[in-house]
Amino acid sequence: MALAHPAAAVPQHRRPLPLRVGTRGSPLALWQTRYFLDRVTRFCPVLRDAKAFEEHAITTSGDRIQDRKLAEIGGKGLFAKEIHEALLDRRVDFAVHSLKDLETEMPPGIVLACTLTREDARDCLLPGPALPACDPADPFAALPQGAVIGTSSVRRQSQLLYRRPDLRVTTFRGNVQTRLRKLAEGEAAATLLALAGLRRMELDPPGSVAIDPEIMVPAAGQGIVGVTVRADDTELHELLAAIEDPEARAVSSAERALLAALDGSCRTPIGGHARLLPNGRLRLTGLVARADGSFLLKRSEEGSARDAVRIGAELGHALRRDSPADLFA
Ligand SMILES: NCc1[nH]cc(CCC(=O)O)c1CC(=O)O
Repeated sequence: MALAHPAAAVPQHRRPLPLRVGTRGSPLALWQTRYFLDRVTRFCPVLRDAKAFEEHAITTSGDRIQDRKLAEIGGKGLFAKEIHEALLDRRVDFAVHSLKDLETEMPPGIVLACTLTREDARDCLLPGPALPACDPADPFAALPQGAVIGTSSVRRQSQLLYRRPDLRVTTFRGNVQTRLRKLAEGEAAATLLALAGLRRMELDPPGSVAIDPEIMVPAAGQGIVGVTVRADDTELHELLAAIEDPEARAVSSAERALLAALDGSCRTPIGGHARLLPNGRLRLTGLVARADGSFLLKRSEEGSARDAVRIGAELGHALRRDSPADLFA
């Protein structure tokens, strides 16, 4: 790994406590916030006091609307809007996000100050109680002809239907626990979830398998926790630099640059997954598809990890150029 960790000096801390941290209120979001606080207190001993932080759970539009696909209601910005507002109104000092739910362009005055170490980026196939366990070598083989799969992600849906056009898809929303309950109650034969969320919730549903990222390209930023602050808040910037993971920054920069260059309507299934190779290089796979699986374009690009943004932008533009224009209308 060629990228050096920037945490040379332990940052000082000067401002009044507690620092207020904004988060969504779901069990996964709260877990991620505690994970972040654990990291930050290790690097900044002054903040180790239990009263140094105050959690502010914020309900977002994305949390309120539960019955429709994200793509129909306006996409990922919906999980962050109210949290950005709280930051800009100075009701919180920083905010913790699942990076994949964070739009690529931050609103004016807000910056993505820190990306934490990535959890496994892969998606996972979870069979319901009526199905046999999935085979890691051929995860979709366990799904009977015509089976109904629960997901609200056009990205997962398109890649599944591309390989198995016989399957049908039903909208599955809600937090991880809600979706597992729907699966247990037989609302679908199987579902797809991010492995990162399951791991963090210490869930290991029977028969579930992680899917090779070349078969099911994950979402840009999947498995990474990102922290935003006000752009002018140099003190918190400095503090967060100490817990930044340069590897997570490199891969997510490539993935998010890809996403930004594609600039799909949020209805366009887009995947992006980068990894670092041993020699300081970065390999990015990008995907564009039609939600019904009738079109799928996947391509990879490799280059120096220092050029992560350029690699992402170039691959994004190439995928866009070679896809049907109506996908980006
Ligand atoms: N859109 C919901 C969401 N946002 C982040 C995660 C999982 C954790 C992560 O990707 O970091 C999930 C659940 C899922 O997609 O299964």
